[in-house]
Amino acid sequence: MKKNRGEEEMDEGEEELDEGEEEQSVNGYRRQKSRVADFRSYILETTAYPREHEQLKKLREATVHKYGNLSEIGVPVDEGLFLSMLIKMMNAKNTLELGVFTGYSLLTTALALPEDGRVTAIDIDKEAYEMGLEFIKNAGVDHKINFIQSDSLQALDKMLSENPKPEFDFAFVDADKPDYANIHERLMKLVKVGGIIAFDNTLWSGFVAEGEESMPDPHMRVYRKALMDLNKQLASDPRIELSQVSIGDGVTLCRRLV
Ligand SMILES: C[S@@+](CC[C@H](N)C(=O)[O-])C[C@H]1O[C@@H](n2cnc3c(N)ncnc32)[C@H](O)[C@@H]1O
Repeated sequence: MKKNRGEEEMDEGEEELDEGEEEQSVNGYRRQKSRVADFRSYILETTAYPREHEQLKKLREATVHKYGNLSEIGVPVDEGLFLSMLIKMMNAKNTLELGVFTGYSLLTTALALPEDGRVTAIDIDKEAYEMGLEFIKNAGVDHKINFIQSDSLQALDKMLSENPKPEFDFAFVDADKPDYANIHERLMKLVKVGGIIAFDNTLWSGFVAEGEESMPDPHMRVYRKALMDLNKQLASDPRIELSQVSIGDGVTLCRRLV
């Protein structure tokens, strides 16, 4: 009998479920999913929204107004607070962001950096960034941002050819998911030893832990596969210390060791 999480083979020691048990397990799984949604809402309402910077809130609302459901691709408020604390704890000064959209994570980063800090932000599209720029300027942190309109890999290759020395303390990767594995190799040269590369969306709404059939859209299946391959690749990479954090859509932190 097939398992809910879509594994074809049963692990040693697992028992087959009969029909009644399977139904119970499916219901249990749905309950589990709705509990996850409940506790995510709890975290947002109780801890995250009250601590959100005024301009981040305005940027988030303007993004929803302009982009509707697409606005959900921006990092959620609790993840923004997490990234902000991480950047401050590291005393990061020079950071990189791949995948800007309207700039929620970018404004978060710029606010967290010290006055003389700098974030290089790369996105293939400029229009969404320009929408968010008003809020970045209102927050008084636009001078910390160097925006480059480019494909991520092309921009990283250009940086490596111009100055192959590691220069970044922190990199946040939230652009095209199938490029993540190649981006990782470039960032292992551009982020300093001891610095952190953070990959966003590594849980892909939980679909990385489910069967492929749970994802009807072929495009989304390609993304799911790319993220599953990345997760395995990172887990076996001895050059990094690794922690996959279940916040937002999953953030994997890689600390460069060598
Ligand atoms: C998930 S959104 C980024 C969300 C953003 N971090 C935030 O908090 O609002 C992904 C962004 O990656 C950009 N993107 C997609 N493919 C790209 C590529 N190959 N190179 C650079 N940017 C890319 C898209 O234009 C989009 O703005």
